[in-house]
Amino acid sequence: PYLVPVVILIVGPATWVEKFPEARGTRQSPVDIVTSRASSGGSAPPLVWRYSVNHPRSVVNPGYCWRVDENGYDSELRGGPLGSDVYKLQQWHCHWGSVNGEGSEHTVDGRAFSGELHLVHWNTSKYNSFTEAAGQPDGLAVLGVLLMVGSKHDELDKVVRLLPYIQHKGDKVTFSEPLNPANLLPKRIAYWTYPGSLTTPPCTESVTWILFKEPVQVSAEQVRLNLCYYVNGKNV
Ligand SMILES: NCCOCCOCCNC(=O)c1ccc(S(N)(=O)=O)cc1
Ligand SMILES: [Zn+2]
Repeated sequence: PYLVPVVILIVGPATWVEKFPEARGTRQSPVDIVTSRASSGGSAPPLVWRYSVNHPRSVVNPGYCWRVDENGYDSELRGGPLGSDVYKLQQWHCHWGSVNGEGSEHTVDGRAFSGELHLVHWNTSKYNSFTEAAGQPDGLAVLGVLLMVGSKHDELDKVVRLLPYIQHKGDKVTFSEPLNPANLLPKRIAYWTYPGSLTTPPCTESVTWILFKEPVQVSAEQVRLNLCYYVNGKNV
């Protein structure tokens, strides 16, 4: 009989539990949204947000995809599932796949999208810093926007066009072109919401997820640019 070489890869989410015990929890993200099992919104108050537009922002290559830091400038997210607390935008970033059409973290009825944008907010009513809030069950609220290939996204392009300048992990470029994060959200603001976690280590169960139902369109070129520069943080 011949020996079949069995190599078990010891990388990726399956091993995160070894280093990050929180990843073994009961409210881990991302999840597959089974639309038939979602309850109707009931009488939740409307979700409202306000972002500042004219302030310097920095785009960073954190080693996966890219991240835009809001540098503490004022903003507010409240209502919906957030009770009476007011949340503030800390940063926003994206997740793209290495193969087009498979980049999103959340899936809807088993379907993945080309990418997913996350706008990360923290509870300023209860906590004094993002880091503190990130460790609390009601500390963070992340708006998730599903991205699909279609027409070019002009607001997102203000970031995509800077990617050639942050090709290496740790690179950062600051820009002051006016940008309204509200323009990254879909027109129709129906959403699914559930209590979950950070989707990357330490996978802390501190996120109220708010995932918009309507995908937002980005051009194939914008996806290619992201794929070219950010395939899981590696420069290709
Ligand atoms: N155990 C104390 C709490 O520590 C958590 C701090 O984590 C800081 C680094 N990670 C993040 O800020 C972070 C933010 C958002 C997302 S995601 N993809 O879920 O939106 C994933 C990760
Ligand atoms: Zn994310």
